Amino acid sequence: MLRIAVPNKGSLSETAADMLSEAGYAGRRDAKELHIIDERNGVEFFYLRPRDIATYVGSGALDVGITGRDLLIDSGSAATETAELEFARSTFRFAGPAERFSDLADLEGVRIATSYPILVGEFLERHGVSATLVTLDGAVESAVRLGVADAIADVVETGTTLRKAGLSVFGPVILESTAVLISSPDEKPGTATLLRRLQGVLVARRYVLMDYDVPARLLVQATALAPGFESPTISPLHDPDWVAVRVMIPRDDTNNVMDALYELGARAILVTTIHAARL
Ligand SMILES: Nc1ncnc2c1ncn2[C@@H]1O[C@H](COP(=O)(O)OP(=O)(O)OP(=O)(O)O)[C@@H](O)[C@H]1O
Ligand SMILES: O=P(O)(O)OC[C@H]1O[C@H](OP(=O)(O)OP(=O)(O)O)[C@H](O)[C@@H]1O
Ligand SMILES: [Mg+2]
Repeated sequence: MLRIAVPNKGSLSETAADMLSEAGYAGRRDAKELHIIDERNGVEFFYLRPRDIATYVGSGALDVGITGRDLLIDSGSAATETAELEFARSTFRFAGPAERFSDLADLEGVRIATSYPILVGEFLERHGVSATLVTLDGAVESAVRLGVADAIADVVETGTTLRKAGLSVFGPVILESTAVLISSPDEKPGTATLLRRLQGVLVARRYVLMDYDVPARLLVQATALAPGFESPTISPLHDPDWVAVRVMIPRDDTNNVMDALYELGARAILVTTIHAARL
């Protein structure tokens, strides 16, 4: 049975559980459950702190897991990143009072608060900066105001938390992070199926199906507007001058493509969501 680690709390947990559910797996009924067996799919789920997931998977105690790339790197674990899961996107940045910090060199000899000491320590070492790291559990943005550090290194998404703390980002981007699927060093059978299912969920979220009718003489122009994933499906209609087209298009392009097809002469343009996919 494939043993899968899933975040039990924090900003990864809800979307991770939703993705697994959309991929056809069982989920836990209440937030206190730490382990469930999904007999039908031949997998076991362990609900763990996102920070610990790379440790379990890297040691081989569990086979695969969902966590953040930043947490994977900071764990120093032997687990490897198998796929990006396209949620919990964030950047990892240095921040401090704007009047004191403007580039990386300003960090020489100062105190930097972070919850990611390995990630930050390795970055500073690579860039030849020597600073003192102050390791905190969270809410590191308060560390400067409270005097335990001069600058911070933390997750930034909208920048709201930094702004409220009177801090500004500076220096290079330390890391672009996202939720990832990670695997133990010796890949277990069943990992490929899980990955294919999760990729199916990503496709179903990213694309929609578009059907339309178009005069056959405009088919080349129409399919140029929406070429589809591989190749559009073209079906004959009772009226020999018209054809029906079915094509996958990126969800974000839906209305622009509909407008362009309508202007070209396509009619009966219908859009449906994709429930599941294997490409
Ligand atoms: N505001 C955010 N936007 C996007 N991703 C975030 C945000 N905060 C944290 N993350 C990402 O979520 C992952 C999990 O972080 P973490 O375990 O700290 O969860 P959390 O949501 O911060 O929960 P908590 O701090 O309450 O334990 C990390 O990969 C991190 O990059
Ligand atoms: O740029 P923003 O959109 O403001 O998001 C970034 C903030 O979100 C996370 O905090 P979280 O709520 O997880 O608290 P924590 O610092 O205690 O982990 C992260 O640690 C930052 O503080
Ligand atoms: Mg947090």
